[in-house]
Amino acid sequence: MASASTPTTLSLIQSTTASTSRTRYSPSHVSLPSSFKPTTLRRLGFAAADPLFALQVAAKVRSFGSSGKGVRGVVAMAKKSVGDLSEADLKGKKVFVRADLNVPLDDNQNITDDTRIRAAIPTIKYLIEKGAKVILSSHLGRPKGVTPKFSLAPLVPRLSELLGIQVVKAEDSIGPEVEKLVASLPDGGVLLLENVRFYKEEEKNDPEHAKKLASVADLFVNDAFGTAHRAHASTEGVTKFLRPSVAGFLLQKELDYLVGAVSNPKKPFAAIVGGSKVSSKIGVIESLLEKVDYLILGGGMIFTFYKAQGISVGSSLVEEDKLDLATSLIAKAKAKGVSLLLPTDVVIADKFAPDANSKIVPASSIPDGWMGLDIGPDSIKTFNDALDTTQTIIWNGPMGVFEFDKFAKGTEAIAKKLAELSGKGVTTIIGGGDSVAAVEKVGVASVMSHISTGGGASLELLEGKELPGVLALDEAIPVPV
Ligand SMILES: Nc1ncnc2c1ncn2[C@@H]1O[C@H](COP(=O)(O)OP(=O)(O)OP(=O)(O)O)[C@@H](O)[C@H]1O
Ligand SMILES: O=C(O)[C@H](O)COP(=O)(O)O
Repeated sequence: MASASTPTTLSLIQSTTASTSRTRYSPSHVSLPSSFKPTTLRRLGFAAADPLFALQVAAKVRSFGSSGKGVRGVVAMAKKSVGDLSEADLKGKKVFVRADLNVPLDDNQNITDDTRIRAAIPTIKYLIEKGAKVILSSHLGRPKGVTPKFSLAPLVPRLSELLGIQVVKAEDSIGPEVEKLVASLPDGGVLLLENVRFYKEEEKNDPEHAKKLASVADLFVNDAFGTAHRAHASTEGVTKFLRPSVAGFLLQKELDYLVGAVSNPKKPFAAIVGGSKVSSKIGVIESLLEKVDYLILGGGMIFTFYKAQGISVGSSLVEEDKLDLATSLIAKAKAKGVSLLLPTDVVIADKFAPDANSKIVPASSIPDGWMGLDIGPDSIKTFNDALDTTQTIIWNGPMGVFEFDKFAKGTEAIAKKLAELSGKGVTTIIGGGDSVAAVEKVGVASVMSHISTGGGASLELLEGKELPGVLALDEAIPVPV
């Protein structure tokens, strides 16, 4: 039985004015919008079941409209959390935990960034403390069959150190050896399975394979946010065989920020979108345009926007087939009253190299043969002035080729500005991928409100897509207060 606690991770399943019935997520820890009166909830069918439940759900409900008029969305389903499971639920139980321990390793198999391991620790520690037997699984890289360099073995020392116990490592993710090791696992012990992607059946979400993975466990905890956009055997398939299947603490936190804070932000709300190509960010930009007051663009994608406006861009990165799209995004921003800020000056280079000759020019004056590789100082100032007025900021994608020191200033300046504003109480969310690397490079990661551990998963969430690894989890059973 789940312990008596409130639902945490919530998903939206009902929409009264939205044109689609697509499931969306909504967060916990939110205040009740003024539009959510008990009568509203009754009309939507909550109070019919239990008035106390209705009020409890209401306290977790978030409106998707800011006008307060008309309920655009109602949270009606909560995902059960590992925190809802008490010692009585967990002691002596074999818990299959899927984490995303896909960390970078150097040529000597040393971990070069342990962020994802550290992020997985709270859930594992909670299970250890409650006396569960933890069967920990993850993928690493994209191996085709058994590939020694993608073994999870190099992760054991760091995991053991962070957990304060010796983690046992299996040579496989299914089979007799795993069964034997699970049988000898003490309460509070941790067994790390081998890379689940050594079997092709994992990515095919083969039901028989999922059954084998699940066969050694009693229940399932998914904490692999970075892989939650994949319907694989160890993320989605195993939920068909294990009950309860619940969300881990990391998964919850990611949803709370990337869906919660983004869906109902403290205003004004700014999105900063950069990176190489507009094509990879279309969905994110379109989705954020519905919510933000400012949309700040940087990175390689800006040149497609300039060219769409008839500005010559030299040999900068341009996606010729996305010129119409850029024009329509500019029009959409205008129609929605969103301030779309494009850089006014750029740092240009005579070749794509760290030692290229460079100069700063107005964005409208890029000479032939030169390419824009960073935003310029005037743009940094304009962007910073706009950011100074905001209360919530989400950032996805670097402002320039930050891997080359000469062209890293724009990205570093934005990272520093977000760190400064974070210190003043602004909610700052870094949406995964290269922007996280940039924030870490500047050394300000620890002060941000949230740094996502997911690249593709965070992009999909920001686009408003459903994540199969989340959808498959149990709904919370709310307990009347
Ligand atoms: N002006 C530019 N010209 C060419 N490339 C650029 C420019 N500005 C940034 N980039 C490149 O964009 C890349 C990051 O783009 P990407 O779209 O992958 O960003 P991301 O969303 O942060 O990362 P991920 O895809 O891992 O989530 C960086 O390698 C950077 O060098
Ligand atoms: O690094 C990631 O984004 C996740 O671990 C998912 O990896 P994948 O893109 O290989 O599925």
